[in-house]
Amino acid sequence: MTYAKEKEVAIAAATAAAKLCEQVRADIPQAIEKKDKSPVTVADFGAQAIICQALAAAFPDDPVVGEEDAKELRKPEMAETLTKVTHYVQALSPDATPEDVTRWIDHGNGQVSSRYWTLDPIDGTKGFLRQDQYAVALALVENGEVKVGVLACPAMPLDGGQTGALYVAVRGEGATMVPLSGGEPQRLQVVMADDVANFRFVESVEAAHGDQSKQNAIAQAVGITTESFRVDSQAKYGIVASGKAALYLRLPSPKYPDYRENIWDHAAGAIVVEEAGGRVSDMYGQPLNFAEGSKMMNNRGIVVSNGTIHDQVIAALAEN
Ligand SMILES: Nc1ncnc2c1ncn2[C@@H]1O[C@H](COP(=O)(O)OS(=O)(=O)O)[C@@H](OP(=O)(O)O)[C@H]1O
Ligand SMILES: [Mg+2]
Repeated sequence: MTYAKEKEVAIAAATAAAKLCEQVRADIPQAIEKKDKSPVTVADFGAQAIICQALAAAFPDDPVVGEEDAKELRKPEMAETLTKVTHYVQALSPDATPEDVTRWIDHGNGQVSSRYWTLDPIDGTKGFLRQDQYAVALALVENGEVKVGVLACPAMPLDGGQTGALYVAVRGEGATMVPLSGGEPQRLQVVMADDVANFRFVESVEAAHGDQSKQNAIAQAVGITTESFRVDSQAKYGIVASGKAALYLRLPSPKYPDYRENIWDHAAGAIVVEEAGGRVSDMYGQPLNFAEGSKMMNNRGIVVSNGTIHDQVIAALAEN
């Protein structure tokens, strides 16, 4: 199976969604608070609508497991917000009505099954609001294995001065980066052990999404002496896949010991790093489980590496 159509549809949908997000960001979006107190914006809803519209048309039988739902948007007090979302969606899909928009968002509330897509329309919403890094993350999973992953990172600085990266991976075919503004795909390769300048580690901007003191201790234990750099969203996976860091650590926050990771926060990034030659596991070295449900109940913490240091990182975690 080559996944040629899946790859093409995913690239087009994520690129369109990234365009919508950048348009919203240029207009300075307001944060809306979700029930779990995390922020959401009209761009999160619009990006999920645009991507689900494309997936429903191309692969009508595939469920989509996405982060957002339209329940709140349908409430009368949210009418103005829904109008705004529809306005941004219409820039890409001129005939879209508010009913279409909520229906497309609903399409993203499917269940994990033997073949499904998982979508984070804006990963790193806090970074998005800060005018910093964020990612549109879309992945196809079959029998628990990620087969296709696309990560659009509109704020990623590129060598040569451009901004905006699209990371793409298909299982067994390698990973590439294409500038979001267009151009030739460049093959991605994780950092080699002798590349001292890039032997760094990345972690979340939000301290509450990890355990920064332990993350630092583990990085030091495997010989990374420079300070971490902090980046929002799955852009961190893109950075490791591009050989600009050797390690991304996300260890359970002492403040939220019961937190479980969402599949859409990792599926697309994980295949991009693996296909660039790296490794991804939980903090015990276990593979990430994309087969059970939207939360990875049996995984704790995330370790993403260039591969050469992976076992050493897992050993250091077992000792600390
Ligand atoms: N307590 C806790 N622990 C770990 N992870 C958490 C936690 N709370 C939230 N989240 C999820 O983190 C997603 C944001 O990713 P990052 O932490 O990499 O980016 S950031 O630093 O928050 O910008 C963010 O994704 P989005 O909601 O899509 O932005 C959340 O799903
Ligand atoms: Mg997310």
